[in-house]
Amino acid sequence: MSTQGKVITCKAAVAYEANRPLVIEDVEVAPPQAGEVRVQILFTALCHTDAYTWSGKDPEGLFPCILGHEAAGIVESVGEGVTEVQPGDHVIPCYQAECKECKFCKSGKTNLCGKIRGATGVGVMMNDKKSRFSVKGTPIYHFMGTSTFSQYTVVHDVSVAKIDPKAPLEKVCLLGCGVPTGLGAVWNTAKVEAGSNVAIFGLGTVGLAVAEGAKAAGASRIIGVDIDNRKFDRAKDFGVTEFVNPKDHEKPIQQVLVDMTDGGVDYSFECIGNVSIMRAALECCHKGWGTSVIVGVAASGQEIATRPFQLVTGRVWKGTAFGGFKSRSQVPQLVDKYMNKEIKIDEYITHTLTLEEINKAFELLHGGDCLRCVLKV
Ligand SMILES: NC(=O)C1=CN([C@@H]2O[C@H](COP(=O)(O)OP(=O)(O)OC[C@H]3O[C@@H](n4cnc5c(N)ncnc54)[C@H](OP(=O)(O)O)[C@@H]3O)[C@@H](O)[C@H]2O)C=CC1
Ligand SMILES: N[C@@H](CCC(=O)N[C@@H](CSC=O)C(=O)NCC(=O)O)C(=O)O
Ligand SMILES: [Zn+2]
Ligand SMILES: [Zn+2]
Repeated sequence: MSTQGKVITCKAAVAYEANRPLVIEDVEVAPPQAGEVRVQILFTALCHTDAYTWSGKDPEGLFPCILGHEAAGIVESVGEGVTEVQPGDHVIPCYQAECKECKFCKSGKTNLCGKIRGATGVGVMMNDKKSRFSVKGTPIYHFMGTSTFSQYTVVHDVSVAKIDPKAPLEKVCLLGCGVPTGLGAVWNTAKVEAGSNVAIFGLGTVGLAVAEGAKAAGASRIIGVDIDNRKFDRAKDFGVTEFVNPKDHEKPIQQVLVDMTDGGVDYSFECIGNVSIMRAALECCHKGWGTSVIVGVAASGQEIATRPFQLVTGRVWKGTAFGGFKSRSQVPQLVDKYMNKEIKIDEYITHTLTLEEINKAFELLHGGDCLRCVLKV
């Protein structure tokens, strides 16, 4: 029996309060309105940004909400006026939208899209500024315009990328966030050239994807910086050529890197979300041209600092969101790259669990062993 136009009751993990275990609930998911798409989520992974918002440190964090933004699924139904996807299409929800019409999308200078960002930042849909989720009549906020910790979700049509139906959804769900972010930070934001020296702070999924991207770009030295020595063995498989643990040194880590590289690295990437490390990442860059890219997300109230002299003398500070990739146009291309074995995905998946086990998955995220945990929804 078709569910089109009807409310669907399904399981979802609801975050009622910061830091309180998520609750698996029967959630009512309203049909998609004009310009919206209802998606059956089959697989979702956890990213550290989910943990960040759950921790209560995200200024845009709203509760109760349904978290999750790294997923893959199948379109169940579409609202009026939706032309680019139809029921049965395999899709990846994209927290970074791409409308192709707003001034951001048309600028050619950024992947940020302005069309629906105002609504996704306050946990609702653009049409009526309301949520499509409820539990016993109580609205539950959306998160990042995706809310993938649910068997069904509703997203804006500008936030959904149609992909090759042959692609394994249990793998390509990772192309919703962490892997593209790291690859794109190198290829789109920094534009690392062959022969460059690169430093990566934080060897989680995002940092390792930076390493993979830097290796593909032909970087000659890829220096991984992490506080856990056990990270190096795994990092070598992603392209890291040298490892530095700040705890093994008395000097500040930026000085250690400057000494190792004849004046500093050409490119550095902060993949942790720690503002002191962001400073170190800038200051380990070479005078005159070194570029540092902030990838990590820092908590509300945190600010970055350095001596302006660092910039006066030619270092460049940048940031990246979703690695600069234009989501609807380029996520399908990344899926094709995976299918052609040009980029890794499987190697980032260290754990697989079910949606019911989501609290265990969040615990795993805080142990050094877990890169991505994929949940069967
Ligand atoms: N800009 C964007 O578009 C995106 C940003 N992000 C952000 O990127 C960051 C990384 O995400 P993800 O890879 O999932 O997170 P992870 O937590 O898996 O990676 C961070 C790594 O840094 C290590 N680390 C922690 N403190 C230090 C330190 N002081 N020095 C060196 N290493 C340290 C962690 O070790 P341990 O595990 O032992 O703590 C971990 O290995 C997060 O802030 C996330 O929110 C994510 C996706 C997109
Ligand atoms: N609400 C957060 C925003 C944190 C943030 O910067 N998010 C990244 C994606 S992180 C994915 O895992 C991003 O793309 N930002 C651009 C955007 O428009 O949100 C906060 O305020 O800290
Ligand atoms: Zn993420
Ligand atoms: Zn746009």
